[in-house]
Amino acid sequence: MALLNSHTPLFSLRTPIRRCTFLGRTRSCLRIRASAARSCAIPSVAIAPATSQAGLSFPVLINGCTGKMGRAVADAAISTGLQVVPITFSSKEKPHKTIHVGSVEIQVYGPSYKENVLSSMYDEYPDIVVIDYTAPDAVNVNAELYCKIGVPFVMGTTGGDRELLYKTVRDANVYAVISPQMGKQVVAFLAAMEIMAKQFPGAFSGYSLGVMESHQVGKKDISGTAKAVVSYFQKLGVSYDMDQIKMIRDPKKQLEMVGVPEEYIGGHAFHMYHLSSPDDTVSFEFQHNVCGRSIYAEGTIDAAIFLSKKVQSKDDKKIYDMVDVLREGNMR
Ligand SMILES: NC(=O)C1=CN([C@@H]2O[C@H](COP(=O)(O)OP(=O)(O)OC[C@H]3O[C@@H](n4cnc5c(N)ncnc54)[C@H](OP(=O)(O)O)[C@@H]3O)[C@@H](O)[C@H]2O)C=CC1
Ligand SMILES: O=C(O)C1=N[C@H](C(=O)O)C[C@H](O)C1
Repeated sequence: MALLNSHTPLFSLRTPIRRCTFLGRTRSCLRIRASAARSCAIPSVAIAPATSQAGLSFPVLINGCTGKMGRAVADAAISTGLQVVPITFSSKEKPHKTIHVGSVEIQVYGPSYKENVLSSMYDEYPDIVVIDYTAPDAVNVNAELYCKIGVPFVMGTTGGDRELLYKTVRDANVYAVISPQMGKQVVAFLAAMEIMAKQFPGAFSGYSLGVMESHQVGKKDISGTAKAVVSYFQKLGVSYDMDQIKMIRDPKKQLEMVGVPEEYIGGHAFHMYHLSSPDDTVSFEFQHNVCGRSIYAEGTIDAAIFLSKKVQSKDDKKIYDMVDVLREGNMR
């Protein structure tokens, strides 16, 4: 397969992201390439069957269960043996609406019930962990509610006002894991970028950067992960604005140009970062391409387990991230 060279326009139809099948795999592909010299009703808790995580069975309340990630996390929680609280929140009032996850019937509550329902749940199940996979415009309001009630939570939802999010949670002094990226292998890549940025600030001064991210059509915001990676490139000396990130949401382009397998058009996260030296003689390319959602669902369950242990051991009430989760031995 031809490598990108300095004359190749970034992310044009002629520069498809190499599919994961390049490495003989079709899922969760992380590629890093460097090249030089022109190469390139408040029901009670439903207890799911206990499985592999022996001894770990605390209640989780998953917000956004009618959505794709919420659903994937609910499935993963059940197969891990966690107790799934049969309640979830929605942006709309949907009286009597329920959804089924395994044998659990989950009641969907609209915004006007959120506070009462959540505080009753917390009273009844003081060891509960909330998991949020809702929408960018719900991030701040939901975090404010979790903080008001004081319930530990995992915030997987991206977007919203991130500075305000962190301030709200810091001021409230609650247990939280916040991360725009729950896929542990991708988190390890982000951690490596952070180390590089700390150890070699300015190493890529003068380099130009192109960033492309492709997600399912319903994704509203710019990839939070791409923004995190860009923030490290900025520390490495690259001049780049977040609004330069090229978002691809058109399924036709995703199939033909990006190379997303057809069965994953409805659920994928392909990211590509291309760096070129000022004279175009050196280029670097980083990619992480995820098909499906299991990588995030598994990481989210690890984050919830991590948080539950922090609460039980009365560790510091603070904001943790996925690197903290990996450091405590969850890179399995
Ligand atoms: N951290 C990570 O690793 C990952 C993060 N994400 C992020 O997770 C979020 C959700 O993604 P995805 O599941 O694909 O999105 P979906 O659109 O499929 O689902 C969103 C869900 O949130 C609910 N929702 C929307 N607004 C509100 C609200 N105001 N209050 C309560 N519930 C609400 C929706 O229900 P209804 O329509 O009934 O209101 C729906 O169930 C996105 O921000 C995405 O970027 C995704 C993958 C991985
Ligand atoms: O919405 C998604 O799907 C994803 N969102 C996260 C992000 O914005 O970084 C993580 C991953 O890209 C999938």
